[in-house]
Amino acid sequence: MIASTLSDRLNDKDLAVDAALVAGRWLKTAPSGKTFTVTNPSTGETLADLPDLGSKEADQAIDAAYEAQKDWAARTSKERSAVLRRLHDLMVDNADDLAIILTAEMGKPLAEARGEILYGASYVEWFAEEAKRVYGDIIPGHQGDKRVVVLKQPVGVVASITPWNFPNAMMARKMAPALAVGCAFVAKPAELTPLSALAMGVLAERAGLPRGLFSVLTTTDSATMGKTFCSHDKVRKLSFTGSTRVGKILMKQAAEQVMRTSMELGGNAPFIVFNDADLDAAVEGAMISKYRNNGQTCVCANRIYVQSGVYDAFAAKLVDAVKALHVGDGFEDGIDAGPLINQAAVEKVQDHIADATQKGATLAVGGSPHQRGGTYFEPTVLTGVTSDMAIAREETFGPVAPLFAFDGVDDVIAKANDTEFGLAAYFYAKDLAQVWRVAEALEYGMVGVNTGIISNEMAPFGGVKQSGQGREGSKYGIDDYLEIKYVCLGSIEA
Ligand SMILES: NC(=O)c1ccc[n+]([C@@H]2O[C@H](COP(=O)([O-])OP(=O)(O)OC[C@H]3O[C@@H](n4cnc5c(N)ncnc54)[C@H](O)[C@@H]3O)[C@@H](O)[C@H]2O)c1
Ligand SMILES: O=C[C@H](O)CS(=O)(=O)O
Repeated sequence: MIASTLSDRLNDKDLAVDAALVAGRWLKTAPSGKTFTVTNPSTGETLADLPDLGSKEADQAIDAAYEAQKDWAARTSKERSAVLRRLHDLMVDNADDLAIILTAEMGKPLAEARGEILYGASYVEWFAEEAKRVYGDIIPGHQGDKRVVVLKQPVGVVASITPWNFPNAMMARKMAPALAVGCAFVAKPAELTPLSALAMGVLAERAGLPRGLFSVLTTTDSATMGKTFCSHDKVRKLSFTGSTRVGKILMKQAAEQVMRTSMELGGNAPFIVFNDADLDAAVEGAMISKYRNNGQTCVCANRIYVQSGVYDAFAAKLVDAVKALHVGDGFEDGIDAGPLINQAAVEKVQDHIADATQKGATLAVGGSPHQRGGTYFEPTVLTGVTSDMAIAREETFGPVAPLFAFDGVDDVIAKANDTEFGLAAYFYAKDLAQVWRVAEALEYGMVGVNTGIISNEMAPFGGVKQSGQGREGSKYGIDDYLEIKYVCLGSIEA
């Protein structure tokens, strides 16, 4: 079932699917008969009832992927590139409908949802191009009759598990490089937001992807699906985006058969404002870094450090900007922030605020559930925050900006690095020598300097420490889906 409140909004109603894509077939009913509902976080209404699949369906999808991958890998890179290019064009042509589906199931404002669709499509376009540039090597032989050849070949069947906060882009930036090099792709989207992935299944068929090469498995039993992926001898790689907690579980499971993994995990981004920063630019950067997707973003500013010379001025400017944010249903015009994904997210935000204020922080603006009710929450700024507070160590994943004061550069670098996470970091400064020193000293996979938004398909996205392994996007991202084979040719007599 697809609710009419969703389907009536769509130009192409076939993009909202109440079936899973399993081994080239659309499965409306799980063999177990089990179903689960997808709800709109803005209204609580049911959007769809989907089949709640298990390990048997995962096995079917993997077996089909294994067979389809052989022919797919045998196609030329130009042929694979053409299919990906068609998928990109279909995503762009249907961006409005894909955005509606995304806003309905995840809650982000429609403009942000459309931006995510185009962002996801940019990875498909990028790897449609990169598909044709997977080069090997010819290495001078170590002996007169030897020739050393390096081939790059697709890793094989890729299993993917992705989160709810960017339900299109997080899957797109995995499936694009995987398909580009000749892999098969078996996806398990978040149970909270599976409709966006299913819509991609519809477009993939229209683009000409071979049957069985791409499956989308819907389930509430992610643990079983993950174990099935990690233990299946035809799965060669697991690509995961989500929390560090779950990433660790999956890495342990994948280790059983030494399966390759890519891990895009949690973050705790520092956002540092130095005395010489352009304060208006810093406020603009803090706003987009912190409140994009209502703070439900892995790379959002989680700790804002402001040097003492500009602390009060920055805090005042930030509070004014936060007060101007409009909170509401993602389908309404002029909305900057939708609801949080669920009540658990609201409770985590409240816990962080309560802990901080009990330990001495001051509530400068916001701090309570929004008057709209449900899972809406007031955009919040805390001042006087210190490193002993939970908000300094844990990923808030909500619209709370905690401001820490600092004096010396070495002090703030030490504080910024004092976390097990290492995904993104940001700072605003003008002195060039200091910019280089701080950028080199921050222990993060990505550093934004005088900008609060760094994500794009041409750059290597990924983290260090417990924020993950591997990179997505850029010329580096394709390596995660390739195996290097060395061929030594002998007896080549002069
Ligand atoms: N580094 C990145 O690129 C990136 C991007 C987006 C989100 N994230 C992180 O994801 C988290 C928020 O997303 P979330 O709440 O969906 O994370 P999550 O880890 O709870 O869930 C992510 C996915 O894993 C599945 N899952 C849950 N338990 C599992 C298990 N035991 N075995 C297999 N799969 C399991 C979920 O169903 C979902 O599909 C945050 O920590 C955020 O920082 C990171
Ligand atoms: O949540 C983390 C995603 O990677 C978001 S984005 O890539 O920065 O848009």
